Amino acid sequence: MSKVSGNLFVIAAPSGAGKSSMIDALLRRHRKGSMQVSVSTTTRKPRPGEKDGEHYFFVDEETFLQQVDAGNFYEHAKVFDHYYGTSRHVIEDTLASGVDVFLDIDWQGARQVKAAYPGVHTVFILPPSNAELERRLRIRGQDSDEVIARRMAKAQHEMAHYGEFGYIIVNEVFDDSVDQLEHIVLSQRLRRSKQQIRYREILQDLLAE
Ligand SMILES: Nc1ncnc2c1ncn2[C@@H]1O[C@H](COP(=O)(O)OP(=O)(O)OP(=O)(O)O)[C@@H](O)[C@H]1O
Ligand SMILES: Nc1nc2c(ncn2[C@@H]2O[C@H](COP(=O)(O)O)[C@@H](O)[C@H]2O)c(=O)[nH]1
Repeated sequence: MSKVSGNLFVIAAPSGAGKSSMIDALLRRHRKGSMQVSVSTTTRKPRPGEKDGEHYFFVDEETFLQQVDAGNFYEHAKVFDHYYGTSRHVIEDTLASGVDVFLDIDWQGARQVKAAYPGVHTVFILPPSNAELERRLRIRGQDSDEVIARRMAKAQHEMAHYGEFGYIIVNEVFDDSVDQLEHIVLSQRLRRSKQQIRYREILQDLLAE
């Protein structure tokens, strides 16, 4: 029988709510390669310290649109005036190898993934308050005042989509939020393994007759 495929998780939030930090912390707890975050392609310029191929694949707009035409993206969207997209083959190959995959994407991308992959698990991360969201964008220290103002202005619109997600986590105390995310991921993994064992038992019975 074929290997159990990995679970796909979409993690969305307004910019600065803490989703990338939470995913990083969860991956550090599970270093054995059982879960992985998908590296998106973007036309945004790298922030200080961001590495091509590690945080994003940084490309120009022409290259991005060629990749759209070639059907290379599982989903793509324009967020804050830049294009972002999730590589199709990475998702398909990684899930097929039994590894859980996280997509750190916006609500538009989440909608596309839900339509293409109904088995996806979707999680929305909320900040405890607007003031704390702005504080986090500032302490991250990687965006100009203008960029922060635009991200805050867009946050309301992003948060209005929370009802489209299967799980909500309010990221107040960081470690508690990572615990909640871990619980969601591990319980879905257990569920899938149990399902697979049950299928095996049924098939063994059926084929033995
Ligand atoms: N629970 C928390 N308490 C305090 N600070 C936090 C918490 N969670 C995250 N942060 C901090 O908030 C800042 C923004 O977090 P992060 O970059 O993970 O946000 P994000 O949602 O991934 O944003 P973007 O969508 O722009 O990539 C970081 O400096 C991070 O360390
Ligand atoms: N639809 C997609 N959204 C994406 C993707 N990669 C990142 N994002 C979202 O963009 C904003 C801004 O990210 P930043 O790194 O510039 O701060 C954030 O909400 C990300 O989740 C993607 O491939 N598709």
